[in-house]
Amino acid sequence: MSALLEAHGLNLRFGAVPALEDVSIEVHPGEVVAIVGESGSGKTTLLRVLSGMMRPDSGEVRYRDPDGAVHVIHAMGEAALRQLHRTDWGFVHQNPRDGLRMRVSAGGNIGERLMATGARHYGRIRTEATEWLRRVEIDPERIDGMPALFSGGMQQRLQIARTLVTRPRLVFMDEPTGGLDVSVQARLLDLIRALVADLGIAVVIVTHDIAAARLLAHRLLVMRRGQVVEQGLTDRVLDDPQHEYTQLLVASVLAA
Ligand SMILES: Nc1ncnc2c1ncn2[C@@H]1O[C@H](COP(=O)(O)OP(=O)(O)OP(=O)(O)O)[C@@H](O)[C@H]1O
Repeated sequence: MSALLEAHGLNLRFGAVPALEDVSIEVHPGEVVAIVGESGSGKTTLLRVLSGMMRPDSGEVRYRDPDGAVHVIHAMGEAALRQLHRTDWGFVHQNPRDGLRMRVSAGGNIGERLMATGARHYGRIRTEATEWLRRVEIDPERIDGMPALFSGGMQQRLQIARTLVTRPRLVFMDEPTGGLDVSVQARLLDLIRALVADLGIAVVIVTHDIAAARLLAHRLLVMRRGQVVEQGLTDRVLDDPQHEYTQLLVASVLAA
């Protein structure tokens, strides 16, 4: 297996609703893959299954660790999966409150994740937290401030700093700019793009924003009613969509 993450034949139903139907995906090191599609098409469900947060009815997700060992995600114990999420992996939630500890300071949020990967030296942790606040354009003077007092955009940038500080190999992002003002979204997208490229992180990002997908992703996966109807290089899919649904999706963005 040369991919970092590989899923084959994923199926998952919620009662009569097929949320995932025979979905397969590969993510290579340093690659940004966007999952796009209309509301209810199964994007979030796919992200949750890939990240081990939800179990599929059938199909398999495999991850290759830095030593080359391959792990079947849904066969891993809870502790091992939690450890993976704390170290090699990251998850950026749409709502920063789901990814931050709101009663812990901004610096503490970043430091906590560093400590999970073995950092112990207080001075070095604080220096690194300061550096990361700067990288995500938060005034380092706010290091002891509580995230609850930050704006939505700042909270999201803090969540990104907390996630990326350990330089994970793979980050899952669920509509990271959703719920923010358009001007704030653009700035955040630029920041994510720069950080991800700089660190060479692989990303699986869910978005219904085609412009965001074009800006960030190397590859696109278009979902409709639980199925992947088209996938390929971002420019190819958006400039020359093959599936009727993708054509509609692209046309609706151009018309907006
Ligand atoms: N826990 C659940 N119980 C029952 N049905 C669910 C559950 N989670 C998702 N669904 C259904 O599965 C389908 C896929 O949902 P999912 O949230 O993955 O879509 P999505 O593409 O992420 O949508 P959105 O862009 O609105 O977040 C939808 O029909 C949804 O109603």
